[in-house]
Amino acid sequence: MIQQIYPSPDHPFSYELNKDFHFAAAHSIPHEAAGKCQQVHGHTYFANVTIAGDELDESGFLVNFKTIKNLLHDRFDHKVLNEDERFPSESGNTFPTTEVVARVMYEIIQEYLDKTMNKPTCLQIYLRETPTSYVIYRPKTGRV
Ligand SMILES: Nc1nc2c(c(=O)[nH]1)N=C([C@H](O)[C@H](O)COP(=O)(O)OP(=O)(O)OP(=O)(O)O)CN2
Ligand SMILES: [Zn+2]
Repeated sequence: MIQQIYPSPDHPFSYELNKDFHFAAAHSIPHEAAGKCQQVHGHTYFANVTIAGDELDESGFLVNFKTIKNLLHDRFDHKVLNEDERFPSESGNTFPTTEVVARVMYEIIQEYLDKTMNKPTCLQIYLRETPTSYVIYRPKTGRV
């Protein structure tokens, strides 16, 4: 069981939902600044997704916890991140660094939420890549 306190974003919504999950994935960072991380290697990533809103759907969910996990876990677990179309080796903005993986996770979730009836908002992705390294991605607040 994952039990951890995460930094919490300020927001005006009545409901806030958090989903924890983990996934194993391999990646390489194709830039000399990455040093040994230019070689393919693996991590067990720990993620926390924060979603908020004022309206529930017809089942009483802000969004189904399982849907959040499945959208990301099924896509990235036991995969080579560099082979995913979201991470082309074009520039630092698309290499599968922790920062970019966190942002892409946000994009995948928000694209789904935008199609739902109650349209909640993803406020934060917390992504831990190693025991000593993690990133928090928060979208600019124009959406809130
Ligand atoms: N800003 C970033 N820096 C680094 C990233 C990254 O995604 N964003 N990634 C890496 C490597 O992929 C590596 O897997 C993680 O690096 P690091 O935290 O240095 O891992 P270590 O276990 O070697 O760190 P310790 O300090 O020994 O715990 C590199 N940088
Ligand atoms: Zn790595």
